[in-house]
Order: sequence, then structure tokens, then C-alpha cells
Amino acid sequence: MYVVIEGIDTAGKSTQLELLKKKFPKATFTKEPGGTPIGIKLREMALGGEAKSKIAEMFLFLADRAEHIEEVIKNNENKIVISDRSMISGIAYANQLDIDKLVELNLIATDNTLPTHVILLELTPKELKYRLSLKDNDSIELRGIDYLINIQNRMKETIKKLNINHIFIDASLKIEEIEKKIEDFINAN
Ligand SMILES: Nc1ncnc2c1ncn2[C@@H]1O[C@H](COP(=O)(O)OP(=O)(O)O)[C@@H](O)[C@H]1O
Ligand SMILES: Cc1cn([C@H]2C[C@H](O)[C@@H](COP(=O)(O)OP(=O)(O)O)O2)c(=O)[nH]c1=O
Repeated sequence: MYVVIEGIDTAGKSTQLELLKKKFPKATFTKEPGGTPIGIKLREMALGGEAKSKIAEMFLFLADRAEHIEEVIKNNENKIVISDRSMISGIAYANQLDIDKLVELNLIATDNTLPTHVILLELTPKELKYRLSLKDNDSIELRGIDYLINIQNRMKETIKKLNINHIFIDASLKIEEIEKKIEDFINAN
């Protein structure tokens, strides 16, 4: 079972992952970018905002993803693996290219492996604005509200296009309500 938690920055992924660690103590928890030793270096490069080319930045994320699938996902096929982000983020954030082309590139990186369960935490523009105002923003988050809402729309479109088993959850619900929905979704499938 390859479960991924998706959502734009501040949607509540880390909050829910901490709760899931208690609920599923035997699961393997991982993340993109940075779920492998090479991935830690690629993460630093990708998030440091050093790349002048958006295409170069996308290939850093793709390299991270290829290593992550090979080293973490395929090696734990018979376990529950729960990942903070996935190719859904990869496709949504690389918004200079169209989704179909990005699906092809990402399927090369993942050797055609898709998540079995996608949980998308969905924010309204109002709630996003409020949450971003509470934190120090990295170079990606500084691109703004409209940018991130567009990324969220691309996430939804990608999940539907790939026809992956999924749940969209209103990220403004109470933390415990979201936790329950996620737990039920994982246990039901
Ligand atoms: N359901 C929720 N309702 C209100 N605030 C939340 C909720 N979930 C998370 N938060 C808060 O929103 C902010 C971003 O949450 P976080 O889990 O770090 O998001 P992400 O990992 O998706 O960036 C944090 O301040 C967190 O405490
Ligand atoms: C996986 C992935 C993430 N990203 C972006 C989304 C996030 O802004 C950032 C990764 O952030 P994340 O690890 O979620 O950040 P934080 O620890 O700050 O919450 O990288 C891409 O642009 N492309 C990708 O393929």
C-alpha cells in the first residue's frame, strides 16, 4: 500500500502525518523531496532557490523521485508506506509544462509506479492566506496565494486524470475530523 498525503504548503500535511505515525506505528513514513541520502542533497538544491531554470529545478525533483521509488517504495511493497508528497506535487508545481507531458516524465521517474491511495488536503484562498501569514516562507511559498491555488487545482486535475484511488478533504475542518477521515480511508481500502 503506497499512501500519499498531498496538498499545497500549509494544508496540514505535517500535522496529519504526526498523528498517522501514532495510528500506524508499523508503517514506513517517508517524504519527497529528501526521502533518501541522495534525495537530501537534491532537496537542498531544489528548495534553496538556486536554479535559474525552472526546468532544471523540475529535474532535481524528478531525480529525487526516481531514487525514492527505487530505494523506498519498491523495497517496502508489502508494507504500508505513507509519504509526504509524491509525483502529484511534481506535476502540479512544474506549471510551466502541460500536465500530459509531465505525466510522461514522472512515469519514467517512477518506473510506472503510482500511489495506491492519495489524500489531498484542500484549502480555500482565505484559509491559505491566513496560514501563510503565520509562517516564514521559502522561495516557493513566496510566489503567492493565486500561484498556490492554481497548483492545488493542478493537483486535483492530475489525481483525476491518473484515476488514482483518492479522497479530497476540506483542510479547514478540525484536526481530529481530518484525522478520522484519513484513517477511515486507509482502513477501508
Ligand atoms: N485542521 C487545521 N485547522 C487549523 N489549523 C491547522 C490545521 N491543520 C494544520 N493547521 C496549522 O496550519 C499550519 C500548517 O500546517 P502543517 O501541518 O505544517 O502544513 P504542511 O505540512 O501541509 O505545510 C500550522 O500552523 C498548523 O498548526
Ligand atoms: C515534491 C515536489 C515539491 N515541490 C515543492 C513543494 C514545496 O513548496 C516544496 C517542498 O516542501 P515540503 O517538504 O512540503 O516543505 P516544508 O518542509 O517547507 O513544509 O517543494 C515542487 O516544487 N516539486 C515537487 O516535485
